[in-house]
Amino acid sequence: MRTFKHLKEFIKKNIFSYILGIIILIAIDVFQLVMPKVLGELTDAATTKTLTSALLLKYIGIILAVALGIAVGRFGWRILITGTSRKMEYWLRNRFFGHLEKLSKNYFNNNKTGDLMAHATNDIQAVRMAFGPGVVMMVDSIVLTILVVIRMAQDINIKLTLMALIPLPIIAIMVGLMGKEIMKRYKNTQESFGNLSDKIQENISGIRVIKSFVQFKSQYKIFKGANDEYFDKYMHSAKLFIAIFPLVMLLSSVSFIIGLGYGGSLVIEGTLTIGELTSFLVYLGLLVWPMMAIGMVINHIQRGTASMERLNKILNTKPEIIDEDIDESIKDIEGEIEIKGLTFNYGNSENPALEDIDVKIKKGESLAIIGRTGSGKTTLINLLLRNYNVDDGQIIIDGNDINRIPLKVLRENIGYVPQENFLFSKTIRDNIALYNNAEEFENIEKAAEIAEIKNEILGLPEKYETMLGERGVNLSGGQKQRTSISRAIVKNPKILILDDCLSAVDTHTEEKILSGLKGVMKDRTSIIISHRISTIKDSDKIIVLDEGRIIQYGSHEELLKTRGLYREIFDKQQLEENLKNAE
Ligand SMILES: Nc1ncnc2c1ncn2[C@@H]1O[C@H](COP(=O)(O)OP(=O)(O)OP(=O)(O)O)[C@@H](O)[C@H]1O
Repeated sequence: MRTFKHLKEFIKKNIFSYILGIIILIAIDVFQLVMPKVLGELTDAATTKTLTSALLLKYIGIILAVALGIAVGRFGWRILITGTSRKMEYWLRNRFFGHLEKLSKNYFNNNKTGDLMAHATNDIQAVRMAFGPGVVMMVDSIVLTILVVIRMAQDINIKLTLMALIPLPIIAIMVGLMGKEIMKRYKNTQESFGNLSDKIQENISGIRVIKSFVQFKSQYKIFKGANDEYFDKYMHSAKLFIAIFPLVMLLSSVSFIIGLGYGGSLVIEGTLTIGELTSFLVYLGLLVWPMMAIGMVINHIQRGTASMERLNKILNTKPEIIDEDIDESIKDIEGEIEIKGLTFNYGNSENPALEDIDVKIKKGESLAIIGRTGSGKTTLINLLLRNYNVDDGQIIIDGNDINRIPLKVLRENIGYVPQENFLFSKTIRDNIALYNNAEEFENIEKAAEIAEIKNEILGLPEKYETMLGERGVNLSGGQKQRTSISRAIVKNPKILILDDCLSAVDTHTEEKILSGLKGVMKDRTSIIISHRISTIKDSDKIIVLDEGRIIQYGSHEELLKTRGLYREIFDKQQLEENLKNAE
């Protein structure tokens, strides 16, 4: 039961629906027992010529009433048990998604999207099947088997009953043995389904690159490989659970043959009436369903358990970045940042991504970071956003260690424009007003104006209400960047971070955006990462990173005066500019 501990809360709330559903299910099973008895009596009355029209009408009435009762009852348990299992699926999916949202960036670095999607669909569905059809079949098959066997033994003949039931334990043992293997094979199937989902997700997201690099054939081959693997594993698993059904049917036919053979001989002997034999055979017929159901129950329960175990791996993962030892009294951020002796390693690389970083930014100052690719610029921002925990050293904001600031307060006060922007398939307005959906239109428009995207938005067919395609496919690279910038500006943050997010706009537009930002960021802290000197030259302070270390520090003018990487980059960019102008 530990496997299902994450469902405890749901089961507790819905236990009465299950109990009532099970009671109805049992009542139907009792009702079903009336049929063989009535048929037996009817046969005996017919063979002994005692059947009258009134008696016939009575039996027909009973059969009708029973059929009606069963129909109403089935409707009831379907609503109560199947309906509740659907609610469970809904509840579990919400819980699963809510948990995923809490997990850290690192978790998503190490787990594939497609695999997580497979958990959210197939595995959750398998758990629902265990708690819907699985429960129904289990209760139904156990109760009906017990009731029918008691009836057969009591009303008809114990010896005949025992003889006819010889195949039952064989079925139980067989199904039990197969169950374990089914679970093992099913887990493998689900793993390869995760891999397949991942390939689909990756190929659809990367379709533009696949097309431009003419990679259809090789990608198709990779996809086909994953699809083949899933198919083979599914078939391997299916062979087993499909085999259960005919095997159970075969063994139940053996029961029938024993019943007919031995029961027939008892009729010949005169120890059993034809009516009793008829009843007995109808009772045996009632046992076919539970026997079949046993196979399916095992299948549903094993699959549900295996899927829940897969889900548990995720649900039991503790979020790495949590509010621990925080100072609840911190409700806001002013924007003073101090980084002391900061060293950070991603854990899987030999050299640290950042080493011994010391920087201080006063409230309202602007800091620029420049450096070769891979020098640690984004890593520093990731740490400021607490996407990762600080290994060594300290980040202090307004005099408080970053770990003391509630995550919500920290992130609410930072406006971050990532290097790789991400737009949702919503309207432009909703994309800009992501932080506060109820943001006043005036502010949205102002932010778009500062980010130099307003005129282009007004040129779109539906203006701010234009729906964006997936990840904003219907916008240009520069438009996407500027929409992301508007999103950070409208948040009105105390700290604004632009991570190389002006690379796709021309220098003229860039200048306009930067001068617009100056007004907004007056008295607020800003950090700009860029490879272009033109973007950062007006910043109060500039740090030059190289292989995770600060190698130069100062203002643009100060840095130009000294020989070093900054000057090198500047000279190179000047030369490029001059060459461009000369063309
Ligand atoms: N999730 C990660 N896991 C392991 N190593 C990483 C991860 N992210 C970045 N790195 C490594 O850390 C180093 C610094 O990366 P970072 O992204 O901070 O560089 P950057 O200066 O922002 O580069 P760029 O200018 O290309 O954006 C690089 O060597 C990179 O390979």
